[in-house]
Amino acid sequence: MPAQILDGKVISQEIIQQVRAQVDARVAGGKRAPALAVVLVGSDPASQVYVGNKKRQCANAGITSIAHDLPADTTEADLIALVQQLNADDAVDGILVQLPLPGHINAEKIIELIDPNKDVDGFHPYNIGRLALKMPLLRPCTPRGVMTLLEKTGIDLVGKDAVVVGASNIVGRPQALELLLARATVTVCHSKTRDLAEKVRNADVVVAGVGIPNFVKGEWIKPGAIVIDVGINRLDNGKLCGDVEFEAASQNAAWITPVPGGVGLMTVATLMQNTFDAAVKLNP
Ligand SMILES: Nc1nc2c(c(=O)[nH]1)N[C@@H](CN(C=O)c1ccc(C(=O)N[C@@H](CCC(=O)O)C(=O)O)cc1)CN2
Ligand SMILES: [Mg+2]
Repeated sequence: MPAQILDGKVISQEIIQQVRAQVDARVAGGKRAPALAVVLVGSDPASQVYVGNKKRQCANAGITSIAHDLPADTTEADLIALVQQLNADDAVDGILVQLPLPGHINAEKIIELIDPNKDVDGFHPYNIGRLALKMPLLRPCTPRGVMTLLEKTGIDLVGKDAVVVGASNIVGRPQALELLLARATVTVCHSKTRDLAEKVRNADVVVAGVGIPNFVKGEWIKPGAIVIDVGINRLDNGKLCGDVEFEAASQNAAWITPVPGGVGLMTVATLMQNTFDAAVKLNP
């Protein structure tokens, strides 16, 4: 039997409606709507799509989005000044700086400058540290979105063997921390991992986030495994494809996320949750 689909479209909409209800209740109670500053530097086409989706879902969730579209030649000093201004602005609850940034800007420096209480991406070392110490506050959107997708589908992770393919700061590392928090046994694989196929073959749960189309082969997937594909790769024909061979993996897996329509949508929905959470914490 082919795998069942972990439906990011349906579950992300559920989350956004949930946030909408929370926002409406907050506004009915006399508070202003949560506000998210969305900072985009340059005109990378994929980033423009993602930022566009974020602004659209803000509108659906009742969150005010404040766009800061900056030219590609914006200096690091100018971006620092903007982040400092947003940190100090009481009308802003969340700050999102879309990645990647142009090469002349030090992304780590910018992330570290964001007030951790407004760090709705959850990338600040303070927030990653809290996640590592089992005291999460603002959690990175993609890994938290993956956990929500699994929870809402009723998939229990306790004691499962999970393999994360990719060790990036945005996906692999925080995903490993999230899975550990859910009491899975976690292996993180990266470019120097020996015999990746063997590692994946033993996994009950596979999360792929390497950014290489069809990198994880369908025949590696253990029968009955859960496959989470975080990759969003744009092919020359304009189509999107994940990091996992979808058709072949579907023959073995019990559950699988599609691309598009899977984790990407959960990332955006989780950003709405994080922005609401930040607003409540800043102004209870
Ligand atoms: N500041 C951040 N930058 C980046 C993050 C992040 O979480 N914060 N993650 C990725 C990209 N990402 C978020 O910005 C993202 C990826 C995918 C989607 C999405 O809507 N995907 C759709 C397809 C959209 C399309 O047509 O291309 C889907 O999967 O169905 C939204 C956001 C890097 N940067
Ligand atoms: Mg850089």
